[in-house]
Amino acid sequence: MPAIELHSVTKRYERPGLFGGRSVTALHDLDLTVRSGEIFGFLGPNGAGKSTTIDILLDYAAPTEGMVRVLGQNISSESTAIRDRIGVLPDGYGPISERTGREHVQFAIEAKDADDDPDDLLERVGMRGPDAYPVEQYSKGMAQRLMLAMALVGEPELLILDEPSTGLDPNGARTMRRIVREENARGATVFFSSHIMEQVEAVCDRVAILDGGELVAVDTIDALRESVGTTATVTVDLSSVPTSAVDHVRSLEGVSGVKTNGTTVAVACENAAKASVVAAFHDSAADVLDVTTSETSLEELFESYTRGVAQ
Ligand SMILES: Nc1ncnc2c1ncn2[C@@H]1O[C@H](COP(=O)(O)OP(=O)(O)OP(=O)(O)O)[C@@H](O)[C@H]1O
Repeated sequence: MPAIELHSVTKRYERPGLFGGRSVTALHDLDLTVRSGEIFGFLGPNGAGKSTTIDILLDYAAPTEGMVRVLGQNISSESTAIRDRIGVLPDGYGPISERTGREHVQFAIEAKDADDDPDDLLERVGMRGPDAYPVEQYSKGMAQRLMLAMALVGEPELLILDEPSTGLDPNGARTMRRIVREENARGATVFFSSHIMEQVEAVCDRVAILDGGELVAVDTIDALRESVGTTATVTVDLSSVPTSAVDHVRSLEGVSGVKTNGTTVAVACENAAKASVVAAFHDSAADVLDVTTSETSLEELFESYTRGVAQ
């Protein structure tokens, strides 16, 4: 049973206007399956439709058309039962109250009828100590850690994390990644929306890239690298940059882009072309001072799949 299934989901928002409203299509005929047990990254530029998708998964918004199943159940008719089986870290909602963090976690435990120890959950997210004062005095990162602790209540089968790194310092981001892996090892499916590509690259088995309300890619990061055709960047530091060598490299088979910055040349190419790129610079009039190679980052893949503009 897939953890999440969206079939032909379209979402239109009606925007009222002075001279008649206009409708905005936030999601267009979306088909998406997240398998049980995977860590799935959900990416897209601003306005791509990520929050709309998450709102639909949680039944906070109804699709205009299409079918949505979460943990095998129909979200619109079974939303209460499903919510007990999932943990949600929402984007943009922090805890606001005079209660302490521990009281918040205790409340979440009671609401789910779970038997977690609130102190264990707070300790897992690195929140020892600051519990004596109300959450309205928390920093952004502390509030985010608390929301994560609340999402973990009841060992959920599915964790939906919307921009989980918001406000977290590097230690907090590392803790979050560790928890994602631990939860996944326990058997939970993790659906992870983020703009921070390093986070996604570090933990996700597969990613989907949404752009303008449509899916433009769904695959493992390695498979996306293959399909974009650019699998490496070769960076060469030279004593000078001979134009003829750069032109020659640009014309080599498997080279998709050459960028020069001072005396450093970065060449985007297929793995098979790396050796001929390096050889071409060694054969040139310049001295090769240093050579480094790296795989195409998720950020570069994201750039090649999306239009880079907010919708
Ligand atoms: N309540 C709403 N009423 C009208 N239009 C909306 C509403 N919510 C979202 N939209 C529009 O739907 C589109 C998708 O927005 P959504 O918030 O889902 O994108 P997103 O991918 O989450 O963006 P971001 O990364 O900026 O959070 C945008 O064009 C947005 O303006």
